[in-house]
Amino acid sequence: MSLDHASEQVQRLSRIVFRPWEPQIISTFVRFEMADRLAGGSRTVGDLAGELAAHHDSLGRFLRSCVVLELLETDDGETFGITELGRLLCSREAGMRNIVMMNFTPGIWNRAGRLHETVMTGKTVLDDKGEDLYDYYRHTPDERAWHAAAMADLAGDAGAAIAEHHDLGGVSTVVDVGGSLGVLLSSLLERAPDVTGTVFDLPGIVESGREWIAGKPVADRLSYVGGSFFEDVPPPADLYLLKQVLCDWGDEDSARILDSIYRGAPAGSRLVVIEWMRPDGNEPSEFDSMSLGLQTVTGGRVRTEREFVGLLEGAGFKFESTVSLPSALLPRPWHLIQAVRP
Ligand SMILES: Nc1ncnc2c1ncn2[C@@H]1O[C@H](CSCC[C@H]([NH3+])C(=O)O)[C@@H](O)[C@H]1O
Repeated sequence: MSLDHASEQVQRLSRIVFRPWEPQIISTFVRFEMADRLAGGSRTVGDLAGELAAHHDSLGRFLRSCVVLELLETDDGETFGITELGRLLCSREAGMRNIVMMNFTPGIWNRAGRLHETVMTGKTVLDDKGEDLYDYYRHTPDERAWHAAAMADLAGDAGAAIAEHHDLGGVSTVVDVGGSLGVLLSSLLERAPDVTGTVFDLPGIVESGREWIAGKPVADRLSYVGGSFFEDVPPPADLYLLKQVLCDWGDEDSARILDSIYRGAPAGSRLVVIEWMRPDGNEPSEFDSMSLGLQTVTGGRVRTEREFVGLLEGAGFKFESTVSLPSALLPRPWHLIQAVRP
């Protein structure tokens, strides 16, 4: 190996090794609402430090780091303006801002730092109190709210795609299991005036959902039931939605969730599982790190179609078909894995 080649490799590695700071720069950018603060034009370090009551030199270093990440721009290292990329993180934009805060705040971030344990055990990491992520969110309302907001953005994105492409003909009741605030369901109900819906989720989330729906056009057709899909059976419906829930759980827990839906589901009712899906086989892909990350943080994974079909049929559902729909937010499609309760 030539010296030049060796030092090139060291540089490549060095870029990877120092990358862990980048998510923290980005989440600090969101936490300080930097995109909103700079929306009206460029500002100096001193001005921003005064407004935030922040440490002047450290804030200057932080702002210059944002320039390297192309969130901000500067001519002199003292006055900073927002870039097109940075603007995507302002409070009016759906999507990335909430996903940043969900992923890079302690609940998920601290667990991610223990990924090696999952590689050793194949199990999710529990924190010092023995809690999993959703136990932890019960007493960290700020982080729970960021998580719900991120899921709401993703649900809005999937909801728009589903409403455009999915036929709700013949359906009069829909239950969204693990439906969070109710964003997906309300976007479907808006386009189906004769349909009523119920969100089934943990009691704390359901409480926030009731606040979220108040005053919205479909509020009188959307109800909330609090409970756990490990102990309670979701109410009967013609159609069940299960979006980005199974990706949080291993096969045994996923089977329990599907079994609880199955037990309450009338014969002939439909179940649509909405997830990201990885291809069959062992071709390395972005889904490998996402899957391992999910496994570390929640015990779940990104599955293949064959794995979903195995879970559904194991629980007694009859698999019908998989449809993929484009996402407007992320560079990967949504998959709708459709099944019937015989
Ligand atoms: N034991 C449980 N019973 C019911 N819901 C749960 C349970 N554990 C986690 N959840 C919910 O599962 C959801 C996973 S996040 C997915 C939220 C929503 N389906 C969407 O795609 O936007 C969260 O809303 C959690 O509160």
